[in-house]
Amino acid sequence: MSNERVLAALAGVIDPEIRKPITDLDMVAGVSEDAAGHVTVGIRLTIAGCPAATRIESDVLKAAESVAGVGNATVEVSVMTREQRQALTEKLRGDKAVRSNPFGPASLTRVYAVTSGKGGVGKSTITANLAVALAKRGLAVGIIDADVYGFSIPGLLGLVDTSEGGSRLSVKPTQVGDMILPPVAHDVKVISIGMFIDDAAAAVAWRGPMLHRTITQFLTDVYFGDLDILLLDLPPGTGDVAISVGQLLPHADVLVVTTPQPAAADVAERSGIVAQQTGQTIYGVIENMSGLAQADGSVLELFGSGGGEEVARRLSAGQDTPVPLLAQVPLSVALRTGGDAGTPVVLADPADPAAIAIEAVAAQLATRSRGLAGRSLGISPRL
Ligand SMILES: Nc1ncnc2c1ncn2[C@@H]1O[C@H](COP(=O)(O)OP(=O)(O)OP(=O)(O)O)[C@@H](O)[C@H]1O
Repeated sequence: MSNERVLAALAGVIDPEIRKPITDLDMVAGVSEDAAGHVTVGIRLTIAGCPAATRIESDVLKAAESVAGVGNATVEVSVMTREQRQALTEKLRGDKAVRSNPFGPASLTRVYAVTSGKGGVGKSTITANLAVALAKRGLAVGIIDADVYGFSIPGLLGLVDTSEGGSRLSVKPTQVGDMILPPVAHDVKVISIGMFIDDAAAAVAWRGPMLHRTITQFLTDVYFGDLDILLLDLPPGTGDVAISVGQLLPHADVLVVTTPQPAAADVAERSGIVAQQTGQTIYGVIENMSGLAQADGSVLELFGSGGGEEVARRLSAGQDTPVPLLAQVPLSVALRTGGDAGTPVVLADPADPAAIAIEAVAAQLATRSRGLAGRSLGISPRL
């Protein structure tokens, strides 16, 4: 009987959305072998029309047929019952209370909120590239795109329907019961306000309480699994989302993105100050759209110079630890085209100076651990 060997091989099949072996997710309904030695594997998908169905089916077939002596196998696909789905979501949530925020102060995940004063300074482009650069280093990374006015993360990571006649809208996340599975791009788990909007052109006119509920739901109902790093792409400025994130994730560190333009420093500083007021620490400033090296060796400073240094200097006054300027990411055609194509420059053209500058920030973030300060150790003294 090859059933046990087939089961062992199936343990190597990973659900592309949940990122765990299908054997741990109770997705294998059974393995049988008839008198002629033909093997049939039954699998249960989480939901009907699961977008990962074709991939799971072909990976299961490949795994089963890789077992010596199996030859051609058959895969029979069914869908979990409501009870099985419920059991799966409970298993995934583990011992954590249902619908609690897994990124609270006790969490081992490092949370970074990426903010900017003005729009269009490249905050989302930097967030997407940083996430991919961190994932390339083997870290488990997630992004919450909370930029309600410019949810561009799905496009920057290629999570759009680009098929002929496709809508160019964000792909939709799979929902298993009350659990939302974030789509994965370039090894990064992504959830975006854009994934819940049917008309890309629709103006997002949400007010504070609605935004707060959405961010809360992203934190509690999206299954990110164990993340090393969670990045939040906030809308520019000092609005409701920044305040909600400050309340929900007061231990988050903040990355402020600004351009070199000295005039932009004032607004960038204000967005940092809001973060500091909600108890968050500014981890550093990233200057984007810095000087572009020319063929003759000169540097074209389209947006001036000095803005990043200035914002870092001013924000340092508001906290105990000085705020460093982490990087100056130059203007870059490759950075822009990588974003347009959904393949971030750190993957598409890692030798580009903008990719190198972003990689340097990723290297710094990757080596920080959450530390134990302020966290409950889950033990109580014996009296
Ligand atoms: N260093 C750079 N060189 C060239 N183009 C860049 C650079 N950084 C960003 N861009 C381009 O600038 C535009 C704005 O970038 P992006 O959408 O990331 O900004 P943003 O700050 O997130 O904007 P918003 O918050 O208003 O949505 C994009 O077209 C992007 O490709």
